[in-house]
Amino acid sequence: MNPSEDLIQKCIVEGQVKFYDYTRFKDLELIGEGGYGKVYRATFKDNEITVALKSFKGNHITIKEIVNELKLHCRANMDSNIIHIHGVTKNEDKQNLNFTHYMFVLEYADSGTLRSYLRNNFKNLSWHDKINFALQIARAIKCLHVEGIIHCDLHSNNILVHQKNIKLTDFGLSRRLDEATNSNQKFGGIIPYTDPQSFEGTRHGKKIFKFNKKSDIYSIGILMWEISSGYPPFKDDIEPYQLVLLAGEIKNGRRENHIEGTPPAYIEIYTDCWQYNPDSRPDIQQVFLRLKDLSDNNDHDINKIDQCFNKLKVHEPIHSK
Ligand SMILES: Nc1ncnc2c1ncn2[C@@H]1O[C@H](COP(=O)(O)OP(=O)(O)OP(=O)(O)O)[C@@H](O)[C@H]1O
Repeated sequence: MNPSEDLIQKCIVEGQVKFYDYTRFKDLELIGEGGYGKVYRATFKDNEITVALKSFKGNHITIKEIVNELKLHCRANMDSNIIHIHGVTKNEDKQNLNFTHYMFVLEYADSGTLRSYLRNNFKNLSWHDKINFALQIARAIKCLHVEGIIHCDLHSNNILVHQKNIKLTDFGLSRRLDEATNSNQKFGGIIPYTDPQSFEGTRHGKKIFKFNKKSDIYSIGILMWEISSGYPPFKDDIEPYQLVLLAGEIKNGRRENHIEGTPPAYIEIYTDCWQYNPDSRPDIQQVFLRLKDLSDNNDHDINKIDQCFNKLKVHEPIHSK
């Protein structure tokens, strides 16, 4: 057994994570591939439940990070807006004795990522649905922050949708793996969601910024805007050659334009979240309560906005404050 497997084995032995024999799964079908492995849809034979099996490739360092995140994921396993981790399994290829592959056994989300969901379903979403998505993201992050976990990598491809409900996934994992693998390409796509405080330079050769809870709040602001528009922020500016420029502009205050028809209270929440100064951003409890208030008490107003915009069916940008 190699040292990486040792670490995972230790988690299993210590009861931190449940182990499922690989033979208990059937009908594996590849459904996605991320920076560090493949994702399969599979059926758990015992009860015919559909699950997602997520494999990992990587060296000892990345496996160490995966084990840390595995422990974090197990700690935040109680919230219905966070993908549930059932445990781990191990695919042992009998033909190739060098090949052993641990996989996470995860709750399966049936509607893809939030980004693809918005792309395919935006026209049919009411403001009530959109506020509910934002509220569910806030609820998931609230659960992490209460546990002392910072996601650090919130964007619409790390959020899944299941039966019109938000399912947060990959918390903290991708960012740490990116650092370990030095992948700048993926970082490009997430620049618009990243706390612009992190774009500050280095002092005495050291990066002075540390991601913190307010960094997640910044990302929630951007995600709320994306939910209001149906498409990712600065989608035309994320070519590699534009990235440095874009990061500088965001640091200097550039933000997306508001979408016409967005409830003013919703705009107020996300503009507070995407403030440059972290002290001016609300904490997650405040974001959650403000969204809950909007969802609970403003049904009437929101319905009026929905009716009005369903007639017009326009989503033109208007200028930011
Ligand atoms: N629990 C799940 N249920 C359903 N589909 C999933 C699940 N987890 C991942 N997927 C699908 O697999 C794809 C790849 O997921 P994965 O988390 O490996 O990569 P990523 O988030 O795109 O990239 P990275 O992990 O490098 O940040 C996702 O885009 C999603 O479509």
